Amino acid sequence: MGFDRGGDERARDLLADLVSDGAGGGEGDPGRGAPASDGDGDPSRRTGEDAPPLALADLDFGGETVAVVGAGPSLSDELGVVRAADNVVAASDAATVVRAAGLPVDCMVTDLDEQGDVARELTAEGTPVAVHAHGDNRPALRERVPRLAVEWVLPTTQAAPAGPVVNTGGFTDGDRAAFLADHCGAGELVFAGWDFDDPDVDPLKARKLAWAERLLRWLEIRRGDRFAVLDGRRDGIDESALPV
Ligand SMILES: Nc1ncnc2c1ncn2[C@@H]1O[C@H](COP(=O)(O)OP(=O)(O)OP(=O)(O)O)[C@@H](O)[C@H]1O
Ligand SMILES: Nc1nc2c(c(=O)[nH]1)N=C(CO)CN2
Repeated sequence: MGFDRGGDERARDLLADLVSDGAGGGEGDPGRGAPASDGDGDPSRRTGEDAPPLALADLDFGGETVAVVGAGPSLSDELGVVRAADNVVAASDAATVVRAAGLPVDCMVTDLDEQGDVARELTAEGTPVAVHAHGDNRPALRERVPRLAVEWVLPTTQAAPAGPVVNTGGFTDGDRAAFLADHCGAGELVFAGWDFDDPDVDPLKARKLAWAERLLRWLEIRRGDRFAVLDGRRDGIDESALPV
């Protein structure tokens, strides 16, 4: 996409600072929420003003089915896929749609450009939110991270990991959600709310969606899997930039 690596690294370091300040803005219930949220064997770690952010070991999908939910227009018709899954990882605005349908979100993945306040609400309820730092969201990080309950924030980067900030792969919120679920022991990955050919997105978003599609193709190859969301599309995917 031509984004500047230095900007991504500065954003990563900013996010590391923000989650290490003991900011803990919310009122998370340390006993509820995430799969294996007490995966370090010490649930008390999730309490208190100076609680650390989440680490990857705190998230474990235990081989269960994970719905990776995008915010495309098809989502309202595909909520049955979400309902049937053991776990729901929602990308950005998809979290709002899932909750409005009365369905639980087990983890949200976001670069904090969503419309509402769902990231704050989720961390306040004790649900993990993977907050992504990149070169173009530093103002949003500064404004919004201090309002989150930091003990439910998993900080992520697309640069090299540093301190508490991890990189499990992916680019857009949606494909990063799939890579995170894969990294954290998901069994089957199912997809809802994915519209790669959405005519209503602007050209920048269309380019981002093309990368999301390529990266999901890479992930399915790595897993020895076939994601239904890519059926009928594989011949049109440019794999030349993928390390397969
Ligand atoms: N037609 C679509 N429009 C928007 N998002 C889609 C679409 N199809 C799939 N998605 C996935 O849903 C995710 C969440 O969508 P949303 O519109 O909330 O994106 P966003 O917050 O702008 O995401 P990003 O910052 O990653 O581009 C996207 O990151 C993308 O991976
Ligand atoms: N530097 C930079 N990185 C990103 C950006 C972006 O706009 N700028 N958008 C993303 C998904 O929307 C993911 N990563």
